[in-house]
Amino acid sequence: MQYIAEGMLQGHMTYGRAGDADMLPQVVNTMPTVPLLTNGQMVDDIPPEHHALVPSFLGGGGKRIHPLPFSDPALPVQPRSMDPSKDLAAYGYGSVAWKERMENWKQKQEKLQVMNENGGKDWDNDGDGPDLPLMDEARQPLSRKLPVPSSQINPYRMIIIIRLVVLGFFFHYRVMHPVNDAYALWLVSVICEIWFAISWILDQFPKWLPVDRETYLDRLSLRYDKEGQPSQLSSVDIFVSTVDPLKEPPLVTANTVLSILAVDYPVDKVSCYVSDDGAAMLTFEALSETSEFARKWVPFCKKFNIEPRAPEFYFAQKIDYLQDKVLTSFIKERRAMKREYEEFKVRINALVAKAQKVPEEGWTMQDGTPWPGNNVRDHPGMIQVFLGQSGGHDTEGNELPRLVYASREKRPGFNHHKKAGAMNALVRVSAVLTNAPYLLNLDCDHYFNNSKALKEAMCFMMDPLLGKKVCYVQFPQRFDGIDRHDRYANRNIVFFDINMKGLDGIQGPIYVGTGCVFRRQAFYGNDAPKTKKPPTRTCNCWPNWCCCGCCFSGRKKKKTTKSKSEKKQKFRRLDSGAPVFALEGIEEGIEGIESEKSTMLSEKKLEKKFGQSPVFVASTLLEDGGTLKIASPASLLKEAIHVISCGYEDKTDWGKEVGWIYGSVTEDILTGFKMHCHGWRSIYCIPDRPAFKGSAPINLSDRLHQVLRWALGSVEIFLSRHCPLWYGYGGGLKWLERLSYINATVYPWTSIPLVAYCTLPAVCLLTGKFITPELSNVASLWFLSLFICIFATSILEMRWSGVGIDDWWRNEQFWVIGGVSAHLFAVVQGLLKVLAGIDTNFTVTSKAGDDEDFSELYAFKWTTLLIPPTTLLIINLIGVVAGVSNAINNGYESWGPLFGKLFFAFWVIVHLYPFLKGLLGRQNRTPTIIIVWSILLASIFSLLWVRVDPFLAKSDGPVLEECGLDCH
Ligand SMILES: O=c1ccn([C@@H]2O[C@H](COP(=O)(O)OP(=O)(O)O[C@H]3O[C@H](CO)[C@@H](O)[C@H](O)[C@H]3O)[C@@H](O)[C@H]2O)c(=O)[nH]1
Ligand SMILES: [Mn+2]
Repeated sequence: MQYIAEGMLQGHMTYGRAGDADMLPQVVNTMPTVPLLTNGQMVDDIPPEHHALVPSFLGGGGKRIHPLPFSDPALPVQPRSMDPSKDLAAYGYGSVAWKERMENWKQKQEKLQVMNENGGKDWDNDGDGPDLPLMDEARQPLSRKLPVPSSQINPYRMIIIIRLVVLGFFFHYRVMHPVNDAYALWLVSVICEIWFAISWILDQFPKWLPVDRETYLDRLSLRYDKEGQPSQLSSVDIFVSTVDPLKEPPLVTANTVLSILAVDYPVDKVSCYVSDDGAAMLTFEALSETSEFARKWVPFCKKFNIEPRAPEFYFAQKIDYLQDKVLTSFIKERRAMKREYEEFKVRINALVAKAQKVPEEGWTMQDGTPWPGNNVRDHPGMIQVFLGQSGGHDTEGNELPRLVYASREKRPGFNHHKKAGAMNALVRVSAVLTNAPYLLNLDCDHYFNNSKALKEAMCFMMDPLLGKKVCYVQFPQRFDGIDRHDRYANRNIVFFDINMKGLDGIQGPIYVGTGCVFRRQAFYGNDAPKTKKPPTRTCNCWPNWCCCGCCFSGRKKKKTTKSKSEKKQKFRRLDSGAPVFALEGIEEGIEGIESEKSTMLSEKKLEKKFGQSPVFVASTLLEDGGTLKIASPASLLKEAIHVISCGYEDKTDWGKEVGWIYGSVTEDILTGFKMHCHGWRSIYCIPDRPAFKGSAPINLSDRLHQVLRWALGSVEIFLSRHCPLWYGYGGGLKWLERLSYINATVYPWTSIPLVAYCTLPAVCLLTGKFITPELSNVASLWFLSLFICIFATSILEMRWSGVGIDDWWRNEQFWVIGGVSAHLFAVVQGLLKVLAGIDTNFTVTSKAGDDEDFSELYAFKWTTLLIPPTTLLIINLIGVVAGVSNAINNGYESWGPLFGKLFFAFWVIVHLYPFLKGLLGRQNRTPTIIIVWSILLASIFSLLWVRVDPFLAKSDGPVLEECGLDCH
């Protein structure tokens, strides 16, 4: 084991490079420039002027490549000026005349917006109104909303209404015509059908107003990113979450990080924070390697403008060398880079191999001290800054984005709140270190497939007219490495291309956990800005307690009668033309207190809300981001360690009102929901080239477990105080948006009627009874019209969305498969959690490494989740056999009634077909345990029907003759 630890050490020594020292003459530290790993105790030792003294486990001098982050007097992070005139300069034109024109234009825009709002319209009825076409290119809107053509959407809406009406008649018939000799059968089926109808309504109506969007990146650069001038684009802090290096291979994370570092955005405005919830030395070492490789990779990407900028996926694509455009220099450099990447991979894989067996005494760092994260459940917080301004230069001498490793403190007895907790820790660390006004969060497997994705998001966020109300810009999740037929509907196309577009027309897409650019302020529990008013007072002061106070008193004097919502906005921070943020939560309990006291009070309240970190609390008041210049790097790092400590969130609003919201394993839905309740709107952005790509579990068991976790999260929300049925009335949540959140949280419950409904055809076939009485002509008309309507809505939906029939059908199938397995278990587990307090854990989905050929697709893992669908399949198959053989025996007349039942049974079997394929696997072998269990359950059920037969009237003849099992 000592050998392994030393091997690790060796690894580092060998790739320490001599050349780097010459490459980076500008590294001015006199202290050995080694990685700076800090945890609580270490940071205490930093003399403020010699922060480079921080001991590193990589040993002195081994690496000369990680200059310290905050050692340069030209600080990487600079506070944004609060001076309004400076803000104007943000438009990139300095002259006075320009300023005036700009001011005029802004006023005009504001007027226009007020007009729009008075007209009761949504803010994003784009500003290209009648008097605006005169504007020049740079002042035109950065994006445009494209409604679906009315020729496509109107027939769709019409058929929805018709379907609703037909449904009414259908239920009228169903309820009024019970089946006398199989009352229970009829009752169960009608209840199920009513539930299905309700869930259809929940799913359907949020799709009433789908929109597409178009962005204008060229206008964005004209406005904020003119060549030859310092870029005025806003900074972005990018979060990557990882937890288990075995399930989430370091190479996958490395590719994500590389794609971030190479993103097409001003380097000084990008910082990448990696959260390691597994406190794994492997992740840390891999990241260190990655930061090294980035020095070569990033300039290569930028020089040749390649896509995607994750090397694994870039080199996996074929390029056509015969194309005349391909430069010989490019071919040469590409080949060299490919070799470099292969070497990089070898190094990463060597680290992984070494990490397989943990030495008995745990991992040891190079200086002999144990790795602080040896006990995953009990370790201090750790922060390491790789790259960064004063030394993070690439091989061409250009700056690189900051790269920060953070592993929050873990102690037994604390609830860590899984991914949500990890994200909140990063929100605070990044606020202390860089405080960019925007955040992007990515799962460790979701890399930038489109290096312009950040700019796409900025087309919405930085639009002076449209952006202020936007809490986040969500990109669709797209995937690599999924089998061609997408057997288990991993790509979720229907959700991403139909439902989310629909929501975008209402209040915005729901947040799906990754690939989402946020406004930092939206995490601080603030309401969305309401109407825009000219600023009454400007703040240049720092810190802002006083500002809050004076703005507060200023407002208070002017207005005496206030609407309820306005009362909530007592504390305001105003600056040039910026929105007015209400610091919600502060107002409670101090309704009548006058302004003088409020300064002190607000300070207290803010600490109660955000926790005991003056630096963090102060940062929350900086809408435009930026950090304090006066703080020394060492003290900032110390503060960063403080804000990721276990107890930090105690008795604060973190996870309740602030940050990612706790209480559900699908923290994403909950977090987005809260923001929408605060009146924010979100944007769905689908660039032509998919912005991010990730991996998905492609074998049946992993997929079902993923779906189980999602459904469980929804059940948790449904049973919590945040249930969208009851929560957040009177806030800013629009009712159609609410409907879709209700849909997103109640859908697992549909599994109960679904299982019942899938059992019915088998019961019908075995008992010879049916869920309806014999149909009259009128009745059959209603049945038929309903089928036609269902068919027509689907067709029209596919037409406006561009979703193919195969994707649509997969989605239907998986709705049934997931419904009768994962969703059902989720409901049970969710109830257990609420009733018995058994906590649920976050089972991380394994991400495919670099092994291909879909071996995973056929991998079979036994899981209890497989039992219900297998049972349903078997009893329906038995039913079909029984029914048919019965009809053969009973002659011609019995085929008529049989048809309905067979159709019903086929409906179930066809939906479960991908499941059946997954069950059989590649070798066409199903583990005996499944067969045994399922046959057991199926025969128990069949026998039960034969013996008890609750759906048959008691007066009926001998059961055996009817069941069809005992064919004479
Ligand atoms: O304690 C934890 C558990 C998970 N994660 C991270 O959470 C992410 C998502 O996990 P994954 O297993 O890939 O879940 P998926 O089902 O693929 O993820 C979808 O669903 C999740 C909600 O269940 C969202 O959080 C994800 O963003 C979304 O992609 C990964 O980066 C993990 O590293 C942590 O950081 N800490
Ligand atoms: Mn994932």
